[in-house]
Amino acid sequence: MKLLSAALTRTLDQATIQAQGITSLELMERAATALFDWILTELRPAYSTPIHLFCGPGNNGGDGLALARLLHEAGYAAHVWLLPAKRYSADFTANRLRLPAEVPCQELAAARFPELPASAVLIDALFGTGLSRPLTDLAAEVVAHLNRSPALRIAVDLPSGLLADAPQPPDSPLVQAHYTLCFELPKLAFLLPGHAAFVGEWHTLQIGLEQEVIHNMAVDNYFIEDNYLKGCLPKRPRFSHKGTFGHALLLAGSQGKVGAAVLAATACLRGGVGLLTVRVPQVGYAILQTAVPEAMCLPDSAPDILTELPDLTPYAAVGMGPGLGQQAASREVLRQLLQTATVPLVLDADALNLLGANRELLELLPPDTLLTPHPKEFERLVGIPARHDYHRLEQLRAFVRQHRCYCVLKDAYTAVAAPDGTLYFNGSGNPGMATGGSGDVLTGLLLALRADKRLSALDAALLGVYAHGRAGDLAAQETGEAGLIASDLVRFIGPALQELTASAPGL
Ligand SMILES: NC(=O)C1=CN([C@@H]2O[C@H](COP(=O)(O)OP(=O)(O)OC[C@H]3O[C@@H](n4cnc5c(N)ncnc54)[C@H](O)[C@@H]3O)[C@@H](O)[C@H]2O)[C@@H](O)CC1
Ligand SMILES: Nc1ncnc2c1ncn2[C@@H]1O[C@H](COP(=O)(O)OP(=O)(O)O)[C@@H](O)[C@H]1O
Ligand SMILES: [K+]
Repeated sequence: MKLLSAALTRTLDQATIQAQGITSLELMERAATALFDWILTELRPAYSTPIHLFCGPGNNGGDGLALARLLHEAGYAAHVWLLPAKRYSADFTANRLRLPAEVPCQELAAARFPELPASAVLIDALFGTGLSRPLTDLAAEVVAHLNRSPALRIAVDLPSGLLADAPQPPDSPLVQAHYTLCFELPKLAFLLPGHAAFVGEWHTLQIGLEQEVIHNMAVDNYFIEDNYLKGCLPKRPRFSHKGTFGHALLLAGSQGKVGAAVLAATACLRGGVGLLTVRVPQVGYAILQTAVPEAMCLPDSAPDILTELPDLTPYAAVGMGPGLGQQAASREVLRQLLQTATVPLVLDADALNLLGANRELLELLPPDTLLTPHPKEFERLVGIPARHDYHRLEQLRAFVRQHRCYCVLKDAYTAVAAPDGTLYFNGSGNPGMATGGSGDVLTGLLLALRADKRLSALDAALLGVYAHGRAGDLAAQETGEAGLIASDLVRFIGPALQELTASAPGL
């Protein structure tokens, strides 16, 4: 699904109103009804639970007022608190007038903040996408008051104070929501690590915005949700043979880090590769042949690190990096690989660190190379620390455009960047995957998908990243998050890929 800027969100509202022949007030009613339904089905508050709604002067406040009316009509104990302002939006005013007189409704003032006990539910409808600058004065004091309360905080559309798609000064007042309920599509701000403590758990509520208009909007950020890639992995043809799915070469492992090679190799095999050859130093030979009998092993002549690039002729794709180490001899193997490879490359871990430490090597990256850094590796690659999360995304776009490569920036919402600068944020995965070796598994899986000539570079990257997270979600159902280890991910790659496989026969 697309991630819309605040400006495009407003355009979409207007277009929906026109196309469907409804008023903006009716659209607001849909939004309030969706909030009401979610609160009733997910929170199931008791009729006696005090529900305090904090309403700002714009349409976010209007949503809050309409919700207060619906709650009251259903018998719940709604209390409205208004943030005084010079001007109020028309739909705010309309809903203020529609609020039944029995609903307590007071203006907030510095000396008059309500008691907010743990048993209460707080609805933050102060500001949404119309926020134009950081909150100050009374609004900032209200936010601090809400954040001090032990009660459950639910933000409407956005936690108040948070901009939907742009950075804000550090330490700006922001509501710390437990839940954020937004309309139709998530916001870019929800996917950035620095906002996790404010956004909490987010959900999108459908309010019937015009899909046709969304379809025609040009954006450069997408969110990969559950159904997006279903059927994108071609079914294996009945008469396929191991050559159909490519022969991959993996260059990995060094003294003390042969496990990384084992994890990447098993993930590559579970990713459906036809044949796999692994280049490890001597120290890894017996380990690999024992732990991964399905893979062929081509040991380096050196005892503990990689020093020689094998002949690349037989291979459909090459992966390099897991457990590699950063010795000069291994750097020269990387240089030779970049200079001679004519097939897709997947570079991870120490291959990326070597690129960062020897930036002239970046000029040798063959087009469409796939790099899989975590944020620290990415910082080493670009050489300049990101000032904030949005700056990192700009660095990412600039990097892929400059090097004509694909870059998977790994995080809770991993971003796959395509050479044109489009970003695809991945929604699968869980914190159980924050465990050593998870990245090695991703490298192996991506290597398998890049060796499969039926897939484009972009599809391979998106399928691999999504399936890796999905494998993590399936594994966590069995192991729990804390108990999840990287080899559990490997076990669930098959089921995760199966979910994405086309039902029609492949050719
Ligand atoms: N499709 C959608 O997403 C829908 C959105 N609706 C709601 O409409 C909201 C957007 O409404 P608005 O555009 O009226 O915007 P807001 O309600 O977010 O706020 C705009 C008001 O706040 C003032 N303001 C902005 N920054 C301020 C600051 N730092 N300090 C003090 N005042 C400030 C503005 O002058 C304006 O009066 C959404 O967030 C959502 O809650 C729904 O009503 C209908 C459907
Ligand atoms: N909180 C999280 N939610 C979702 N995915 C996560 C989370 N933490 C880590 N991951 C995923 O786990 C992998 C970790 O990779 P990496 O940091 O390279 O690990 P390692 O170097 O130990 O193999 C990445 O794919 C990342 O997206
Ligand atoms: K809000």
